[in-house]
Amino acid sequence: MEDDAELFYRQLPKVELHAHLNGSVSVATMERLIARKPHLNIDHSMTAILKGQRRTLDECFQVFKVIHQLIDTEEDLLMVTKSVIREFAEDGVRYLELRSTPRADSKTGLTKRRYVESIIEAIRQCKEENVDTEVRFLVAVDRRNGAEVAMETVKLAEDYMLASDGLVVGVDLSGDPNVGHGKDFLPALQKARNCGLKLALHMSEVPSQKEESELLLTLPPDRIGHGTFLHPEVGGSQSLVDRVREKNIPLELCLTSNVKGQTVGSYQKHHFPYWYQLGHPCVLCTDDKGVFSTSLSMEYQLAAATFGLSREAVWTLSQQAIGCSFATDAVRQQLQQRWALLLPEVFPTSSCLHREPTALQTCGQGL
Ligand SMILES: CC(C)=CCNc1ncnc2c1ncn2[C@@H]1O[C@H](COP(=O)(O)O)[C@@H](O)[C@H]1O
Ligand SMILES: [Zn+2]
Repeated sequence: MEDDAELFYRQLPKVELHAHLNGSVSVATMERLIARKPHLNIDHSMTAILKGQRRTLDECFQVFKVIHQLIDTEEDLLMVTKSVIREFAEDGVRYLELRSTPRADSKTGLTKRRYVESIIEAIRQCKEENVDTEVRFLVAVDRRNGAEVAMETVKLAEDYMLASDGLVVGVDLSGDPNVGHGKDFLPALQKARNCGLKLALHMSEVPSQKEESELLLTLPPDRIGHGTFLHPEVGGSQSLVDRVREKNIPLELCLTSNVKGQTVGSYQKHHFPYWYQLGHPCVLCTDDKGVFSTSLSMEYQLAAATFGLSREAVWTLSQQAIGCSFATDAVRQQLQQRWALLLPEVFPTSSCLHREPTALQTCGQGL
């Protein structure tokens, strides 16, 4: 049975800005895929990291290889995207930015264009079926594939930005942070920027990316994924922090992902409080809800429990995420109105409001 806290976090309207499509596939959907492809001999332990388990970053990236084998047709993509969107909506996510790396597969005839089109079609179908969340799509550049593919991917993103009625809004840079160097992707990312695509870049996910982060900040990105090793206490630098703050670049923070992927030693050691205390825009996200067996409600609950956030502070955090999205001003305004309407539902009686400021709130910038 759902307890009061779980209900609060699920009812809380939320914005998800950092979700990799193939990493977000639930166990239930995996079961359907596994049943469709029994010859692959894949079982659940190969597609998700359960509660209490951890893996090295390398092992985590192996998981994606397995998942990609299961999702290799247009039909799979349509089914998977629709299920992921529905699950986020059921978890109270009212605005969702999904990201995914276009893949081609000669065995099934899947092309990168059909890959993107299948995702756009799934978003459209969910809208027609009145699934209660507004969805946008970021086309992902996988660092592993090098500069040339990055440029092709950006061109694809540009085409679909113009041909998707505003559903494609940006480009992501992701993939194994130990592979490749950001400088190789600068021309492609610059091109994306120049044609009006927003940039959400994974940065400083591992300690060795300091120089790369300095370079990527010259673009600058519109949002930063993780930014785990930006600050001086963990080997980053004050100048990196200063630049991120000057440009007010929001951080997408994924607690469970970082702890399970072992780039952060424990929840208490996560960099969320470092940035939150500075009053810097921080958005809680799931990263890969399927792989890391989490949900956005769970991430909010985890952050609140670990860092002593009041329910009011949690509300403000979720509302502030609207302003960090890549939605148009009109959509942001609609979301703000939606939040205002939902406030009495989430806080039915004033006794539910926890008014004493926590240590973090007093340090924070009115959060
Ligand atoms: C392994 C680990 C700790 C993951 C969390 N941190 C991540 N860091 C960088 N890229 C990622 C991460 N999680 C997912 N991705 C990217 O998203 C892809 C899966 O989603 P998709 O196929 O693009 O739809 C992966 O192949 C990888 O390129
Ligand atoms: Zn990510």
